[in-house]
Amino acid sequence: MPTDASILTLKNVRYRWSGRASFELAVPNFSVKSGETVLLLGESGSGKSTLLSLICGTITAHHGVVDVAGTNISALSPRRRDQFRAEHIGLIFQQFNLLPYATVLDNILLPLRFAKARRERVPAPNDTARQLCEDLGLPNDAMNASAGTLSVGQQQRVAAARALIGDPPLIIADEPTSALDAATQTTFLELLFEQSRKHNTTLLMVSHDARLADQFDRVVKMADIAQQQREAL
Ligand SMILES: Nc1ncnc2c1ncn2[C@@H]1O[C@H](COP(=O)(O)OP(=O)(O)OP(=O)(O)O)[C@@H](O)[C@H]1O
Repeated sequence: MPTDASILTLKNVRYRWSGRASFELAVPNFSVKSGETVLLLGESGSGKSTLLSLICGTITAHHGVVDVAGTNISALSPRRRDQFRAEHIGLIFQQFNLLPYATVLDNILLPLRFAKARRERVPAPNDTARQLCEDLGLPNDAMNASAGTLSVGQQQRVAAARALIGDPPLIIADEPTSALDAATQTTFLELLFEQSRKHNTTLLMVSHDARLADQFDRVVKMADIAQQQREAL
């Protein structure tokens, strides 16, 4: 259930990629309420992944404020930013980023290694991981399998369990369903929503696919929140 409090606020943010053709993204004002599910739609090259990287703190704004759970992450040192991300943000990527030779269990527990407060919210990590697997429809014997031996749809569920463990307040998902067929996409999203609600997590998901819109509390178009500028150097 969305509340009035914002979990994420961007104000007067500007970021420029330099290179052969420079690209500048400006986001004057964008916020997401705690508990909201938001779909961010935009064309290829409109800066969606750049925006998510700013929110995750893997890149830092050249101007403005990126506030996540009450902290301006642009002002943190690189080390504190990495730690902050591990504590507060669950990440699901298009390519899942699982460790293929590690077991499903180890993949799910990975974020807890780098995040003390998140780890303390999970007193029985193996049981919690097992419960998440069950809730996400993974077979019982999957826990000890190497992640790389699972199907694409199953790997995506492992990535979701890894993002959800320890109840981070914000889940960021970058095109998480693009590698799945339509039926698996729908099931995956239903499970992700169900789990986000159960854990009271905010979900910000990026996609090209406007057909997903009905399933979210709010749909935001990149063109409505951001200006892009491209210059050939
Ligand atoms: N690592 C990088 N180095 C230099 N420029 C980059 C980098 N990543 C992105 N850009 C620039 O930012 C622009 C926007 O890229 P971004 O990946 O944010 O868009 P997107 O909306 O997520 O696209 P897509 O839907 O195709 O993934 C690119 O066209 C490119 O010019």
